[in-house]
Parts: sequence; structure tokens; C-alpha cells
Amino acid sequence: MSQLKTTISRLDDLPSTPGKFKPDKHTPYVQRLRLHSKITFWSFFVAFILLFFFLTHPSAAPPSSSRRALGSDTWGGREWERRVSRSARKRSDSGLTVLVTGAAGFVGTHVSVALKRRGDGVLGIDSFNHYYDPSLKRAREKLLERAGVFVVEGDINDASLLQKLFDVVAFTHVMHLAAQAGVRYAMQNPGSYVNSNIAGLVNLLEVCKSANPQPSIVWASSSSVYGLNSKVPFSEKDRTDQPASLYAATKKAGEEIAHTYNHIYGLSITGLRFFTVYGPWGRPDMAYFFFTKDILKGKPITIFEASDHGTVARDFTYIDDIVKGCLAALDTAKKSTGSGGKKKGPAQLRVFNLGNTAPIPVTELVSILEKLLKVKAKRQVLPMPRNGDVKFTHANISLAHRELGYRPTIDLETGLKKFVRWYLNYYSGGKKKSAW
Ligand SMILES: O=C(O)[C@H]1O[C@H](OP(=O)(O)OP(=O)(O)OC[C@H]2O[C@@H](n3ccc(=O)[nH]c3=O)[C@H](O)[C@@H]2O)[C@H](O)[C@@H](O)[C@@H]1O
Repeated sequence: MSQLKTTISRLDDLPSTPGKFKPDKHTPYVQRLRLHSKITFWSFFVAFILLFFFLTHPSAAPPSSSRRALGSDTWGGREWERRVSRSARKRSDSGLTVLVTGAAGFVGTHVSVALKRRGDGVLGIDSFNHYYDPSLKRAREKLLERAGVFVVEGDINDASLLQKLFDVVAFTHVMHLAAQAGVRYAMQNPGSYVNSNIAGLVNLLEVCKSANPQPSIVWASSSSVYGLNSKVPFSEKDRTDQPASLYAATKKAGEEIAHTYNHIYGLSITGLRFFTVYGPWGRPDMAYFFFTKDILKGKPITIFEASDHGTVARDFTYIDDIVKGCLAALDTAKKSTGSGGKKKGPAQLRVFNLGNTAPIPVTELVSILEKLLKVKAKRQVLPMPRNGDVKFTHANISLAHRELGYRPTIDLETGLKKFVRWYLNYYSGGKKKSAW
């Protein structure tokens, strides 16, 4: 307080109309004026140096929240809001207005384009993290841009960004696909699974529950929640309390968290348990993708077998079938019942298997790839390491068939043919690099 008084009294020393005042150059006032000029000069000089430093060293800039306040971050500003609104504008009154998280991801890209093509409003959000080659995500972003979908670069853990998106657009639906995927990587980086699949999910649901109107939510769970369940085919009624990986455990936790937000806040939530989704623009961390890469390079591939020399198999599901399931889940989602963070009545809570219901041994997947690529794979068969993998998956899809009209139509060989065609084209560096 005393310091404040001193500062005020110093300011009071200055004449209110300095131009009319003829100073005596020997008075203390003139000395102070000279001092002030020097301070002003050095302040400008230091400010200039700092500005130069931050412009040439962007990573040394202040934290994003303060930059955001200045409107100079990757999001914010009038032009940005215009882009957000334009992307989320639907073509007809009956259309949906969907926020797609993980929009530059494999499933996110396909779902976003399909929604946009049929006239829904779509806005994407994606963190473009480096879990796998970010240039593939950027190529997908270009594809989305051409389809009229704007992807906001940001994290689902950023509550102020999500809040801002809901301030700009009244989303009717959220298609939540942003996640840390991959079963085996969970042993290397467990924190990223907790951060995306648990903290990120909770953050998103917090914003959704407070939104007015509350959106309906459809999100990606995983076949991995069945874990050590050995009853086949896997039905939604089967036990899911024995996850074999941390990845599976975070997806299972997501399903329980969904229950809580549905119960307390009246959010309408649908979880989709995807079964090993594959296809063009897929994820390079998945076996069918890196097997293709390694076979073409003449590198050996490792094929896991069960401890009893038993076959390891997956219910591989083609991306177009998954997209149909996602759209059907959005179309049949009932409205959330809450408003202003308060539940008004019971809301819809659903879980569906989206699989192909035709498990194929991994050895057969490799044989199909060999045939399509016309290259013999260098197979190395090893016992399945204890890294979170399960022996087989097999979806019972009768519930999804009944409620969503879901009926997969693409068998593994047909789907891999489409994938291989895309792969060769994309990685040939040819002109058709970003073809669909
Ligand atoms: O359906 C799911 O729930 C999951 O499907 C995939 O997980 P996964 O089925 O393990 O798919 P891949 O990693 O592509 O593995 C496919 C099969 O290849 C086998 N594999 C994998 C890697 C390898 O080097 N060798 C090998 O034989 C695996 O054991 C597995 O049986 C996805 O990576 C998960 O994100 C997703 O949630």
C-alpha cells in the first residue's frame, strides 16, 4: 500500500500539461525526465529483443492459455469462428450437427466424410499427436478439407477449447473417436491411455453435460473389453471384467464412466465395440498395415501363435461397414434429457458390437496379403508375448443388426484388396496420392 502511494505521488509530480511548462534544465524534474527517457528507450529495446526472440523461437513463447487470450493460438478469432460455423452447417433441417473428435484418425476421417456427404454439419477436432506418422493424419486432413470438413487442432483435455466449440455451435451429436489406440503400446506408454481414454473422455462428458442443449454421444469402445472371456461369439451380455491390457481396461473404464454420466446428468450415450477395423487410410501401428510394409520391403514379419501352438484369430472388420454402424448409431440415438447440467429424466444408454462375425487366423491374413502383393512373406512364428493380446475375437452382432440394421458386407479378401490398392497408390508417391 505504501509503495502504491509513493508511485501515485511520483506520478503527481508530473505537470498535467507538460507542453506549456518551461523546465529549468538543472531542476530535479528535468533529471527525472531524462531518466524516464532512458527507461523508455531501454524498455522498447528489451521489448524488441524479446519479440525478436519469440518470433524466432516459437517454442519459447508463453503458455498457450495466455496466447489464446491474445487470439494468436491455433484456435480463436473471428475468421476461425467463421470456419467452425461453416463446417458445422448442415444442408437440411433434418440433418445432424456433429462434433467428431479424432477426426483426422482412421475411423474419424471416414465417418466425417460420410456424414458431410449426406448433408450433415461436421466439425472435427484432432490433436495430430505423434503416436504414428503425423503426415498421414495431415493427408487425411487435406481430404477432409476438400470434403468441407474443418479440423480444429486441439486436445480433448482442453476444456476451454471444447467449451468454445459448444459456444459457437449447438452440436446435436458428438461422435467421440479420439483415443489412444493400440493394445501392445500400452506397456510402453501407460500414461497416454489414462490421459486420452479416461481424462479426455471425462473432460468431454463434463462439457457435454453442461451444454444447452446437451448433445447425444456415440463413442468408440473396443472388442478388447472382452479380454479373457472365452465364450464365443462375444455378446454384449458377456462378462467384460477381465481386461488383458491397460488399453482394454481404459476402454472398459470408459463404458463405466458413460454409465455414470448417463445416470447423473441424463446424457444419451452409445458405446460401439469395434472389432479390429482395417482399410484404406488405416493405422500404421496395426498388423495388416505393417505386415504389408514389411512384406514389400522383404523384411521378416512376426506371427504370434497361442501357447498351445493354437491359432490366433481376429474378427477383422472393414472400415465401410464400421462407418455404416456409426451413422446408424447416430441416427438412432435418442436425445439427452438434461439441461444446464441437470438430469430431467432417464436417458438412453447403449452398447453394441460392431464386428464382421467371421474370425480369420492371422496366418490367413498374411496369405491373402502375399497373394495381393505377389510377394512371399518371411514368416517368423513366435509364441504370443504377454503384452495384452488375446487369442481370438468373434463378434455376435445380432443386437446391432436388430437395433441399428447393421449388416457387414465386406469379407477380408475384398477389404484387403481395397487396402492394398490404396497403400500402393499412397506410398508410391504418385499423383493420385490423396485419392479416396
Ligand atoms: O478390435 C479391437 O478392439 C482392437 O483392434 C486392434 O487391436 P488388434 O486386434 O490387436 O489388432 P492388431 O494390432 O492389428 O493385431 C492383429 C492380430 O495380429 C497379431 N500380431 C500383431 C503384431 C505382430 O507383430 N504379430 C501378430 O501376429 C495380433 O496378435 C492380433 O492377433 C486395434 O489396434 C485396437 O486399437 C482395437 O481396439
